[in-house]
Amino acid sequence: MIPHAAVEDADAICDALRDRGACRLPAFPDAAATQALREDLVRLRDAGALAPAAVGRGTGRDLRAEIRGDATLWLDDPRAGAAAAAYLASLDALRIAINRRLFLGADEVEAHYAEYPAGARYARHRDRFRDDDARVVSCVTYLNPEWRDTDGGALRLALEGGDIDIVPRTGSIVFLSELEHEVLPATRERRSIAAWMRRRPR
Ligand SMILES: O=C(O)CCC(=O)C(=O)O
Ligand SMILES: [Fe+2]
Repeated sequence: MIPHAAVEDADAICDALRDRGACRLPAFPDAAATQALREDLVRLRDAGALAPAAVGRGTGRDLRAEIRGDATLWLDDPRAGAAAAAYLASLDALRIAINRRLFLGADEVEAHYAEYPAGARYARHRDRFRDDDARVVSCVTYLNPEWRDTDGGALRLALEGGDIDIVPRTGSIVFLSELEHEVLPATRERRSIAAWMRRRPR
Protein backbone atom coordinates (compact mmCIF):
# COMPACT_ATOMS: atom_id res chain seq x y z
CA MET A 1 0.00 0.00 0.00
CA ILE A 2 1.10 3.54 -0.73
CA PRO A 3 0.13 5.99 2.04
CA HIS A 4 -2.57 8.57 1.25
CA ALA A 5 -2.42 12.21 2.32
CA ALA A 6 -4.11 15.57 1.83
CA VAL A 7 -2.02 18.02 -0.18
CA GLU A 8 -2.03 20.40 2.82
CA ASP A 9 -0.49 17.73 5.07
CA ALA A 10 3.14 18.12 4.06
CA ASP A 11 4.33 16.22 7.15
CA ALA A 12 2.41 13.10 6.08
CA ILE A 13 3.56 13.45 2.46
CA CYS A 14 7.20 13.71 3.53
CA ASP A 15 6.91 10.77 5.95
CA ALA A 16 5.53 8.66 3.10
CA LEU A 17 8.25 9.78 0.67
CA ARG A 18 10.92 9.00 3.25
CA ASP A 19 9.48 5.64 4.34
CA ARG A 20 7.99 4.31 1.07
CA GLY A 21 9.28 6.56 -1.69
CA ALA A 22 5.74 7.49 -2.71
CA CYS A 23 2.49 9.07 -1.52
CA ARG A 24 -0.98 9.27 -3.03
CA LEU A 25 -2.85 12.59 -3.00
CA PRO A 26 -6.36 11.33 -3.84
CA ALA A 27 -8.05 14.76 -3.59
CA PHE A 28 -5.40 16.85 -5.36
CA PRO A 29 -6.41 18.67 -7.48
CA ASP A 30 -10.08 19.01 -6.40
CA ALA A 31 -12.90 17.91 -8.72
CA ALA A 32 -13.44 21.38 -10.25
CA ALA A 33 -9.75 21.86 -11.00
CA THR A 34 -9.51 18.34 -12.41
CA GLN A 35 -12.40 19.08 -14.76
CA ALA A 36 -10.87 22.41 -15.84
CA LEU A 37 -7.48 20.77 -16.51
CA ARG A 38 -9.09 17.99 -18.49
CA GLU A 39 -11.04 20.49 -20.62
CA ASP A 40 -7.86 22.51 -21.21
CA LEU A 41 -6.00 19.38 -22.30
CA VAL A 42 -8.79 18.30 -24.67
CA ARG A 43 -9.00 21.82 -26.14
CA LEU A 44 -5.23 21.85 -26.75
CA ARG A 45 -5.32 18.37 -28.24
CA ASP A 46 -8.14 19.37 -30.62
CA ALA A 47 -6.14 22.47 -31.62
CA GLY A 48 -3.18 20.24 -32.54
CA ALA A 49 -0.97 21.70 -29.79
CA LEU A 50 0.25 18.35 -28.41
CA ALA A 51 3.41 16.84 -29.93
CA PRO A 52 4.67 13.23 -29.77
CA ALA A 53 7.08 12.88 -26.84
CA ALA A 54 10.71 11.96 -27.51
CA VAL A 55 12.92 9.61 -25.50
CA GLY A 56 16.54 10.25 -24.55
CA ARG A 57 18.35 13.57 -24.36
CA GLY A 58 20.52 15.79 -26.52
CA THR A 59 21.84 14.03 -29.63
CA GLY A 60 20.28 10.76 -28.36
CA ARG A 61 16.78 12.24 -28.58
CA ASP A 62 14.45 10.20 -30.74
CA LEU A 63 10.79 9.45 -31.40
CA ARG A 64 10.16 5.81 -30.49
CA ALA A 65 6.49 5.09 -29.93
CA GLU A 66 7.21 1.50 -28.89
CA ILE A 67 9.04 2.93 -25.85
CA ARG A 68 6.93 6.02 -25.29
CA GLY A 69 3.61 6.69 -27.05
CA ASP A 70 2.23 9.84 -25.43
CA ALA A 71 1.82 13.34 -26.88
CA THR A 72 2.61 16.29 -24.60
CA LEU A 73 2.54 20.05 -24.09
CA TRP A 74 4.29 21.97 -21.29
CA LEU A 75 1.91 23.75 -18.92
CA ASP A 76 3.90 26.98 -19.16
CA ASP A 77 3.28 27.10 -22.92
CA PRO A 78 1.43 30.35 -23.81
CA ARG A 79 -1.34 28.26 -25.38
CA ALA A 80 -2.17 26.51 -22.08
CA GLY A 81 -5.11 27.94 -20.12
CA ALA A 82 -5.75 29.42 -16.68
CA ALA A 83 -6.22 25.98 -15.12
CA ALA A 84 -2.63 25.11 -16.02
CA ALA A 85 -1.27 28.25 -14.34
CA ALA A 86 -3.31 27.53 -11.19
CA TYR A 87 -2.06 23.93 -11.10
CA LEU A 88 1.57 25.05 -11.45
CA ALA A 89 1.08 27.47 -8.55
CA SER A 90 -0.32 24.78 -6.24
CA LEU A 91 2.43 22.38 -7.26
CA ASP A 92 5.02 25.01 -6.48
CA ALA A 93 3.49 25.49 -3.01
CA LEU A 94 3.81 21.74 -2.48
CA ARG A 95 7.44 21.85 -3.66
CA ILE A 96 8.26 24.54 -1.09
CA ALA A 97 6.56 22.58 1.71
CA ILE A 98 8.39 19.33 0.81
CA ASN A 99 11.72 21.06 0.30
CA ARG A 100 11.55 22.69 3.70
CA ARG A 101 11.20 19.27 5.35
CA LEU A 102 13.33 16.98 3.17
CA PHE A 103 16.07 19.41 2.03
CA LEU A 104 15.94 18.11 -1.54
CA GLY A 105 17.23 21.33 -3.07
CA ALA A 106 14.34 21.42 -5.55
CA ASP A 107 14.26 24.98 -6.89
CA GLU A 108 11.43 24.84 -9.40
CA VAL A 109 8.62 22.79 -10.93
CA GLU A 110 7.94 21.77 -14.52
CA ALA A 111 4.87 19.95 -15.83
CA HIS A 112 3.41 18.74 -19.08
CA TYR A 113 0.00 17.59 -20.21
CA ALA A 114 0.12 14.09 -21.62
CA GLU A 115 -2.32 12.08 -23.70
CA TYR A 116 -1.71 8.40 -24.38
CA PRO A 117 -3.81 7.01 -27.26
CA ALA A 118 -5.37 3.57 -26.71
CA GLY A 119 -2.60 0.96 -26.78
CA ALA A 120 0.22 3.44 -26.06
CA ARG A 121 2.73 2.78 -23.31
CA TYR A 122 5.78 4.20 -21.62
CA ALA A 123 8.35 1.48 -21.01
CA ARG A 124 10.07 1.08 -17.64
CA HIS A 125 12.26 4.12 -16.89
CA ARG A 126 13.48 6.55 -14.27
CA ASP A 127 12.69 10.28 -14.45
CA ARG A 128 16.13 11.03 -13.15
CA PHE A 129 18.67 10.73 -15.97
CA ARG A 130 21.98 8.95 -15.40
CA ASP A 131 23.97 12.06 -16.27
CA ASP A 132 21.59 14.60 -14.75
CA ASP A 133 20.11 14.46 -11.26
CA ALA A 134 17.91 17.58 -11.74
CA ARG A 135 14.57 15.86 -11.12
CA VAL A 136 14.08 14.86 -7.49
CA VAL A 137 10.34 14.34 -7.01
CA SER A 138 7.84 13.28 -9.69
CA CYS A 139 4.12 14.07 -9.46
CA VAL A 140 1.55 12.55 -11.82
CA THR A 141 -2.03 13.85 -11.88
CA TYR A 142 -4.80 11.86 -13.57
CA LEU A 143 -7.63 13.48 -15.54
CA ASN A 144 -9.86 10.44 -16.25
CA PRO A 145 -12.86 10.58 -13.85
CA GLU A 146 -14.76 7.92 -15.82
CA TRP A 147 -11.87 5.38 -15.78
CA ARG A 148 -12.81 1.75 -15.01
CA ASP A 149 -10.41 -0.69 -13.37
CA THR A 150 -10.67 -2.85 -16.50
CA ASP A 151 -9.45 -0.04 -18.81
CA GLY A 152 -5.78 -0.80 -18.05
CA GLY A 153 -3.25 2.02 -18.28
CA ALA A 154 -1.90 1.56 -14.75
CA LEU A 155 1.21 3.33 -13.56
CA ARG A 156 3.40 0.46 -12.35
CA LEU A 157 5.77 1.77 -9.72
CA ALA A 158 8.74 -0.28 -8.47
CA LEU A 159 8.84 0.12 -4.71
CA GLU A 160 11.04 -1.69 -2.24
CA GLY A 161 9.09 -4.90 -1.67
CA GLY A 162 7.59 -5.07 -5.15
CA ASP A 163 5.66 -3.33 -7.92
CA ILE A 164 2.47 -1.43 -7.19
CA ASP A 165 -0.13 -0.55 -9.86
CA ILE A 166 -1.93 2.80 -9.70
CA VAL A 167 -5.26 3.16 -11.55
CA PRO A 168 -5.07 6.45 -13.54
CA ARG A 169 -8.51 7.84 -12.62
CA THR A 170 -8.18 11.09 -10.62
CA GLY A 171 -5.95 12.52 -7.91
CA SER A 172 -2.17 12.50 -7.94
CA ILE A 173 0.80 10.42 -6.91
CA VAL A 174 4.15 11.86 -5.83
CA PHE A 175 7.24 9.64 -5.83
CA LEU A 176 11.00 9.91 -5.77
CA SER A 177 12.20 10.45 -9.35
CA GLU A 178 14.90 7.80 -8.93
CA LEU A 179 12.26 5.02 -8.71
CA GLU A 180 11.65 2.91 -11.80
CA HIS A 181 8.12 2.98 -13.24
CA GLU A 182 6.17 2.32 -16.42
CA VAL A 183 2.82 3.12 -18.00
CA LEU A 184 0.89 0.03 -19.13
CA PRO A 185 -1.21 0.20 -22.32
CA ALA A 186 -4.89 1.09 -21.94
CA THR A 187 -8.01 0.30 -23.95
CA ARG A 188 -8.88 4.00 -24.25
CA GLU A 189 -7.27 7.47 -24.27
CA ARG A 190 -5.49 8.23 -21.04
CA ARG A 191 -4.99 11.84 -19.92
CA SER A 192 -2.62 13.10 -17.25
CA ILE A 193 -0.14 15.71 -16.14
CA ALA A 194 3.41 14.60 -15.43
CA ALA A 195 5.26 17.08 -13.21
CA TRP A 196 8.64 17.30 -11.55
CA MET A 197 10.24 19.19 -8.71
CA ARG A 198 13.77 19.83 -9.88
CA ARG A 199 17.09 21.46 -9.18
CA ARG A 200 17.78 24.42 -11.41
CA PRO A 201 20.63 23.71 -13.85
CA ARG A 202 23.73 25.47 -12.51
O1 LIG B 1 1.39 8.91 -16.60
C1 LIG B 1 1.98 8.25 -15.75
O2 LIG B 1 1.38 7.50 -14.96
C2 LIG B 1 3.49 8.33 -15.65
C3 LIG B 1 4.15 9.13 -16.75
C4 LIG B 1 5.66 9.09 -16.69
O3 LIG B 1 6.24 8.19 -16.13
C5 LIG B 1 6.48 10.17 -17.29
O4 LIG B 1 5.93 11.01 -18.03
O5 LIG B 1 7.70 10.20 -17.01
FE1 LIG C 1 8.20 8.77 -15.69
